[in-house]
Order: sequence, then structure tokens, then C-alpha cells
Amino acid sequence: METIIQTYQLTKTFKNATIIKPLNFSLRKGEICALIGQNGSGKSTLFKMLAGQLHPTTGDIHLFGKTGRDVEQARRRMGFLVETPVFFPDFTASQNLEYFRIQRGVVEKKRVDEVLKIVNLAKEKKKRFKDYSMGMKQRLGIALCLLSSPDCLVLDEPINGLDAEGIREIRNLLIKLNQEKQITIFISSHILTELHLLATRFVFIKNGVIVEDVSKEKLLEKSRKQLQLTVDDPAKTVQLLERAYADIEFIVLPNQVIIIHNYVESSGDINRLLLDNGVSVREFRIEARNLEEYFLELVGGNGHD
Ligand SMILES: Nc1ncnc2c1ncn2[C@@H]1O[C@H](COP(=O)(O)OP(=O)(O)OP(=O)(O)O)[C@@H](O)[C@H]1O
Repeated sequence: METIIQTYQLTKTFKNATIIKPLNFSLRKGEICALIGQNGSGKSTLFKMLAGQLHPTTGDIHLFGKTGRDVEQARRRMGFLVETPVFFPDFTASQNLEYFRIQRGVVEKKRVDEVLKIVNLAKEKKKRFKDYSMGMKQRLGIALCLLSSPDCLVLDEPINGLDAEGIREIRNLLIKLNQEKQITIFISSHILTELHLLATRFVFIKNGVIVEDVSKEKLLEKSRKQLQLTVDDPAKTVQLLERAYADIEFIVLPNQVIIIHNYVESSGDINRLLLDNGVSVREFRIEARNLEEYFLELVGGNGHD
């Protein structure tokens, strides 16, 4: 499968603060990849580097296999919605897109009507931008990205601040673009539950570090059940768990709580292992949790980054 985006040891430092730590990431053709992280985690900084709006401090970006001077040309195959586009408030949607069509050298005049149809704004194309709802404004932003018929869209929080209906419209639009036009999508949000029905892959970022990269199936599995232990000696518990289960995945929370994401089916063995080695287990339970809790644990709690 073709690789659309590849970063190698990519970093960004502003003054003394390193916002993106050496980051290796790849996006393959056909994916809808969600970049999830709390405010300030570095999502926009990463996207701006991909869009060419910020220069990386170190590292390399390949787009469609191109790098160096050729990357600019490859970038034309991508549509970026990284900063809110500045539309003219008194222009209609059509007039706004027509302005950008000419400015961006998109030859075919009919492309404006085509993209308005794709984003379901054909009927409202003569409305002035300032009279658009938030959801319509966002869809017009996506229409702008589509003007040059990109193979990949990079969208920074496009459903931020939308109501449930607005979110549903954008979600359906993006699924349609992915399935019918084979457009690869890289989309960010700070709210996991906004994207869980859309994305096929989830990348979690915390303080500029990717702390988790999972498929939709794996995410659902992980967010379904977990073991929650309260122990007297978390450090020893961690040591014992890592020795017994090489690929065990867990996080240590305050108050001597350890949450284990896999090996839920081995809960009896884990309990015995700890007791046999002198760890006192005060509480041991299997919990179901929702996606939002999982997200907060990963990017909000004491994740293992
Ligand atoms: N030009 C800049 N100069 C200095 N610091 C910056 C600059 N741009 C971003 N930062 C800092 O980098 C950090 C990450 O910002 P970024 O906008 O990438 O986060 P984010 O994950 O997109 O957050 P949000 O969800 O709020 O958009 C923040 O602490 C921000 O203050």
C-alpha cells in the first residue's frame, strides 16, 4: 500500500520548548487516521509542518515518497485545513470558492459547483458566508481543500465546536470522500468520542510524543475491559508483571492504582503471581470503561511516555 506521509525523527522546538519530540509516523493510502491529543499536545504543530507552514527543527518529511525539493510538488496532491480559512463574509459560498479557484490556479470553472455538491452545499451556494452555520462554514472549508482534487486531506479539528448534527454531517462527508473517492484522511481532535465512528486508526499524542497507535478494532478491544489493581507496592508489581508478561500494557495511576489493558483473561494468574511474591492486593477488579475514559488515561493521566 502506498505511503502518503512519512516522517523520520521529526522535531519542532520553539525557543527552548521542544513541542514535537523525534516523531516517526506513516500514513498509508486509504486510511482515515485520527490524531488525538489534549490541547497543546502538538497536533497543530505537526500538521503545520506537514502543510509546509512551519519548518521542522530536525528530521525529515516525505510526502508520496518525495522529499527535499520534490516535496512541494507532492504537497499539491494534498488538501490542508490547518488554520481556519479566511473567507469573505459578504461573498456567497460560490463567490468565495471562485476567488480561491482563480488564486490557486485551478483551471476548471465547474470545479466550484462540483465541490459545493460534494459537501452538500449546492442548495445554499448563494447564501453569504456570514449567514452560514458553523457546520456549513466547516464544510465550506473542506470544499476549499477539495478544489484541487487532492488524494489526501489533513484536517485540524474540523468538528471542533459543532453540535451533534454538524458532527454527523462532517463524519458522513469524510466517510464518503474516503470510500467513493479513495481520499486518505488525517484528522485531529482533542475529543476521542468525536472521531471513534469515523477513523480506522487512532494515534494518541501527548507532549509531542506518540503514546499509542492502534487500529479501530484494537481500540475497541482495549477500551472494553481492563484490570484495575490497588496494591501496596506498585514498583514491585510493575517489575513482576513485566517479567511475567513481556508485552503487558498498563499504566500506573496515583493512589497505588495500576490499570492493565491486556491479559484481562489471565486475571487469576496475575492475582496469584502478586500474592505469591508478597504484594498485597487491596482491590482487584475487572472494569468496563468507555472510550473517553481510555483517552483520558492515555493522554491525560500518567501514561508511560
Ligand atoms: N509559534 C509558536 N511559538 C511558540 N510556541 C508555540 C508556537 N506554536 C505552538 N506553540 C506551543 O506549542 C504547543 C503545542 O501547540 P499546538 O497548537 O501544536 O497544540 P495542539 O495539540 O494543536 O492544541 P489544540 O488542541 O489546542 O489546538 C503549545 O504549548 C503552544 O503554546
